[in-house]
Amino acid sequence: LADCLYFVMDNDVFYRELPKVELHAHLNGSVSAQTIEKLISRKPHLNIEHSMTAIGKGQRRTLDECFEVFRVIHKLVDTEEDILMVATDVIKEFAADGVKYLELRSTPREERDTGLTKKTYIETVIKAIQKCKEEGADIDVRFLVAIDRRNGTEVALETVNLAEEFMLSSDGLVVGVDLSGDPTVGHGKDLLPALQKAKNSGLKLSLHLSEIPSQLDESDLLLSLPPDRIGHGTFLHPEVGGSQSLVNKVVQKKIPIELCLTSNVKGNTVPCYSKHHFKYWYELGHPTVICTDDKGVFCTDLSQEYQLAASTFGLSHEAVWKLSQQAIDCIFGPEIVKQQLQEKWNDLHPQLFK
Ligand SMILES: CNc1ncnc2c1ncn2[C@@H]1O[C@H](COP(=O)(O)O)[C@@H](O)[C@H]1O
Ligand SMILES: [Zn+2]
Repeated sequence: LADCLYFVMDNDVFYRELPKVELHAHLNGSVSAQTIEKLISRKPHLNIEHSMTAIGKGQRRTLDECFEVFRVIHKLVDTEEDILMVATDVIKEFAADGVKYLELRSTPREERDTGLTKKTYIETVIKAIQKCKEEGADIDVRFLVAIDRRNGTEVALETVNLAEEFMLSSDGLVVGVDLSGDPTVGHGKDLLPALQKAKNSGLKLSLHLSEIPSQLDESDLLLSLPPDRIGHGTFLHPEVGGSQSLVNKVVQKKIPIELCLTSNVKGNTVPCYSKHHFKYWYELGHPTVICTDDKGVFCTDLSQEYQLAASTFGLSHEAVWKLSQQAIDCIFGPEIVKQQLQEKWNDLHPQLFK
């Protein structure tokens, strides 16, 4: 029994010490329980309880209900001070979980919701990134400015213009644009011009694609850009109502897919861990990156997501290592950062496989 316990502990430590790359993390979905408590005590009048901002172990919600959770969190995070604290806490939590490179994404909200202009919103997140760097956190953080698909063409264009500005003025911190938001609202065709403009100006694109069924036309249209990475892609493959031609496009263009197991299970877009589309893409040998999506809302962290993938699909420690190392090739940061990360991985390898 002692041996057995030792093995479990050891296994846990492996995933925590595994150097990791996180490429799909929404800022306000990543707020931890501790930070939520701090926010609640700042705003007792809102009568918000932690149970309203997170989906616990064994619980599941519809995607609709998940978006209701974001509305609650947005009420709690609505000043410059809040955003700075939330971003700082989230970055430090990822660092403590062994994440060496993080691409954080967040949607600059309307001024009436935060009292901040979209520009100040972005500046505040950048300030948090710089602060963590100054304090010596062992993590390289970049920012993707998010477009909420619900807000349509004009807002998307405004967001892209800001992202372009910051790409040039943020010392390389702003590297791309994300398309997210409630997938049942709006259509990709209205956002295509903005996304095309972003791409032309050198911003990288990570797009939520086929997160729900019956979006074949939209996915086909958005794949024509093409995006630099895909978020979820849950319903792209034919076994779940997607199509072979969509899969072929993704494979031919070698577009990496960001996969978030717990998010999809708790948000009810996949029936269970073992039926997650990780299996489909992994067996194809396609570049896949394990991510958290919303570690606060879904009560997880990246170590746990790697561990879940490994235990569900029978991956050896070597296979898990390879998965985390291959994620380096999928980052939007520059080549020099990829090299630095490769070196870091090489330095840490003996420690994990002694
Ligand atoms: C669960 N699957 C998902 N699908 C689509 N969009 C999601 C999402 N999870 C989060 N977001 C997007 O991220 C926002 C919260 O973070 P920020 O305020 O931007 O930092 C949500 O309002 C939604 O637009
Ligand atoms: Zn997402």
